[in-house]
Amino acid sequence: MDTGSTSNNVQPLPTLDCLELRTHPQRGRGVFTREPIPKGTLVHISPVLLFGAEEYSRHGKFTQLDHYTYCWKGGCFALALGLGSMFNHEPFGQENIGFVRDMHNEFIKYTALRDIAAGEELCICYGPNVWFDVITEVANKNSSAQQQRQSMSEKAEEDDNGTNFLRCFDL
Ligand SMILES: C[S@@+](CC[C@H](N)C(=O)[O-])C[C@H]1O[C@@H](n2cnc3c(N)ncnc32)[C@H](O)[C@@H]1O
Repeated sequence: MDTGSTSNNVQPLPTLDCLELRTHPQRGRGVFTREPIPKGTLVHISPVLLFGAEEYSRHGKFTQLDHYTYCWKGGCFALALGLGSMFNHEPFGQENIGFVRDMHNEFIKYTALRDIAAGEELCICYGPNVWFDVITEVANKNSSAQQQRQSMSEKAEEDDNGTNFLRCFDL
């Protein structure tokens, strides 16, 4: 797949045609692959819809948007369009997809962090401070929010990073 680059105000938006949405009883919709994906593959690019800081703090954060938005520069929040809002969460170190925010071009790139097998769900890590009871497929167990927060805060202390990546990780 051509990873593409921005030129003459044209941004290719490559995506793999082996991706599909499936619904998990607890995690809801998620992104799965029908075919193996090698480590390093650019899986998807999501353009974002930006909300200003004031608009978001007055309105957006009281809506469904707050389950989906990424922190953006200048206190703004961004809704990832395309598949970007459909990636479910795995705790740090268990996610198989990494993401990078391109603040200038207003999109997010999602890349395979390891070889991913056919049938696997593609998950990002939202960070240590998630707002729901985490169901983790990798460990094949349902951990309570409290257990999850504790283990993630220990990890965050080790990494000296106590932020929520989905909301507060500037690149
Ligand atoms: C960005 S959305 C992901 C797409 C969502 N599953 C859907 O169907 O719209 C984030 C929401 O997905 C759910 N979710 C994501 N990862 C999860 C996990 N590991 N365990 C439980 N729920 C999860 C939570 O409800 C969370 O608020």
